[in-house]
Amino acid sequence: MTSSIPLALTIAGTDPTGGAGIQADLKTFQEREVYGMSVITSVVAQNTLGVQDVHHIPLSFIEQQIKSVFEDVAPHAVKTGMIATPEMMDIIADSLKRASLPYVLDPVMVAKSGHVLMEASSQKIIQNTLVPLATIVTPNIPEAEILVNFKINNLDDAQKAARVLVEELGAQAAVVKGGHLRGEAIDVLYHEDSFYTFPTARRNTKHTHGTGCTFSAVITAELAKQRSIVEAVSTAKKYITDAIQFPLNIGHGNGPTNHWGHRLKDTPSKREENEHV
Ligand SMILES: Nc1ncnc2c1ncn2[C@@H]1O[C@H](COP(=O)(O)OP(=O)(O)OP(=O)(O)O)[C@@H](O)[C@H]1O
Ligand SMILES: Cc1ncc(COP(=O)(O)O)c(N)n1
Repeated sequence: MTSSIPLALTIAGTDPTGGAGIQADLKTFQEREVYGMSVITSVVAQNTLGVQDVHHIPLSFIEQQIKSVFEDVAPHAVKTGMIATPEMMDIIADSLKRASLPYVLDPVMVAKSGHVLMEASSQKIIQNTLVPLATIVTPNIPEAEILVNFKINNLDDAQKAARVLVEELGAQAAVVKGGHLRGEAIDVLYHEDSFYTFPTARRNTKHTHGTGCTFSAVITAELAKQRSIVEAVSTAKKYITDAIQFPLNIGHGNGPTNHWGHRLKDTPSKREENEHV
């Protein structure tokens, strides 16, 4: 049965403290009023201080989870986050080819804490198997540098990288996120021969754990609602800016963003409280 409710699926790793990975994706889907579903690739013991351990789910079990979802509740859009090994990439690519639906690829490679979440041997595989299937690929600067094989030092380089991801590596669209550059936090989208830039003031905060997961989850939710790519990225940028703007101050390290931040921006007392942080 096809549902009129927008349905989104995330295929990714976990964060038991709820700031990144599957947990961030599901919170984001809910806030965007999209029914969220999840397939787990790796269970990650992590918190705001870093990654303590990782347990990969066996391949056949990842495959079975995907099958269980698609046999019953076919999503309208899917995203992938942490996919640690080339073998996982292959089976996920096969499932995506069969499903043929909007696909958001967040090429998660290294956690902000520095822990490697994707084996080095997967980096070439992701380029050849998953990037060409992506409706949109959403790398941060270090991930984009690995995918396009040149350094990104400024906005021009980020634009060049976004274009290479589309024209040479085969994604339909690419947004290179500017969280790791200096100055304003500017994201660069390349889609259908045009560039779009999404700037915001950079907020001086350590609470940015899971920003990339949250950003790509919004894009997925909006594509599930059949919004255009440009609209989806624009909504994602506004949502993540609000999520960073109203920090929760949770944990002893780099804390999570506030997934209900967008609901607080119209609350004057909350806005003032956070204006000078
Ligand atoms: N300090 C900041 N102030 C404002 N916006 C930010 C800041 N840091 C990141 N962003 C925005 O958050 C989004 C995610 O960007 P970022 O480059 O941090 O992704 P990421 O490194 O993949 O995130 P993560 O690995 O934590 O999931 C982008 O829209 C970026 O512009
Ligand atoms: C399961 C999973 N997926 C993605 C990230 C990246 O988020 P961050 O770079 O903020 O640590 C993470 N830490 N864990």
